[in-house]
Amino acid sequence: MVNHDVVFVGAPIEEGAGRRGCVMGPDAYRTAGLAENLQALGHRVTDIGNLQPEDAHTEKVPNGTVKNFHTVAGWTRSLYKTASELGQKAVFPVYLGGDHALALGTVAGQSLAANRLGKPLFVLWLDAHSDFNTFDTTESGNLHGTPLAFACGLKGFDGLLGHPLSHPVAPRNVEILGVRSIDPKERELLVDCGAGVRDMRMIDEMGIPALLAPFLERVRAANGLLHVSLDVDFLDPGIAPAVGTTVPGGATFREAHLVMEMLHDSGLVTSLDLVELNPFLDDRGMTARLMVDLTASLFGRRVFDRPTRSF
Ligand SMILES: NC(=[NH2+])NCCC[C@H](N)C(=O)O
Ligand SMILES: [Mn+2]
Ligand SMILES: [Mn+2]
Repeated sequence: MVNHDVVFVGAPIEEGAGRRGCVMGPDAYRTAGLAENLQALGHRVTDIGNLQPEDAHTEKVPNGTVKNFHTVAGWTRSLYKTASELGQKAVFPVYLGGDHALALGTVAGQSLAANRLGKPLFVLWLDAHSDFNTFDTTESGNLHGTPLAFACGLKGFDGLLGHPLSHPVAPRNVEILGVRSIDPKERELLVDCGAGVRDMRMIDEMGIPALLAPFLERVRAANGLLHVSLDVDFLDPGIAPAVGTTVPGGATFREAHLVMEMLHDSGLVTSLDLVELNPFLDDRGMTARLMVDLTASLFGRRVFDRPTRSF
């Protein structure tokens, strides 16, 4: 098994979400033993602590709907900078959220880093939502509903970074898995851009391996790097209640672990977001612990060794 140099980056942002509590996410992962679980698998873990948002208060607010623009822009800038630096080193960054707006910075930063390494970045978006709104299409104004559209280079994100996004992710390199809630205007944007959208019905009908294996093959064939963005609401609310945007009918315990196990066996994943954990809504830490166990599966925990790898 490959041993990684794992770097934890805490990003206690909660201003992208509609309700408070994600600020406690990074510490909940620490309390639930994320570092210890990865160390037990043979990895080295360095926790650099929590980042601070930069100051972006001089930017013009894009419109009256968007909420907490300056704070989110500040977080985007500091995460973008950190991700573009870490992405060029021989380390495996794990971004501890924080709401999903943290991916405004992490995905763009990892994409810039991948470009500097001469490789394309692929993104696996594990989420009940596609998070493909722009500042112009968002109905809620909550910016955690926008990061994937921003990462793909869609227009209408002026002022977020303070400069245009130089190395967006190619939408055909994006796979959204487990989705079951898409707003009308974001649906149009998604159809137009050609990102891969695999909804829960496809998981029901085909199962995880038939959906995920072809995507991993594409990443491998392109010699790409793979960023995984895991939103707690990808999981069924029955096993993961600690999230502000639950949608019924999510991934089961075994489906989620199988995704992580296949990702591990592929050896392709180079960075990870753990987002939307709201410990204020948890039931005795069960969601935090499940997220830790899923991350452990991604980093190689298995019940029994198999003689050959199948993906
Ligand atoms: N990361 C999330 N939980 N996103 C939920 C987004 C919900 C909705 N589509 C919105 O834009 O407001
Ligand atoms: Mn999300
Ligand atoms: Mn979501």
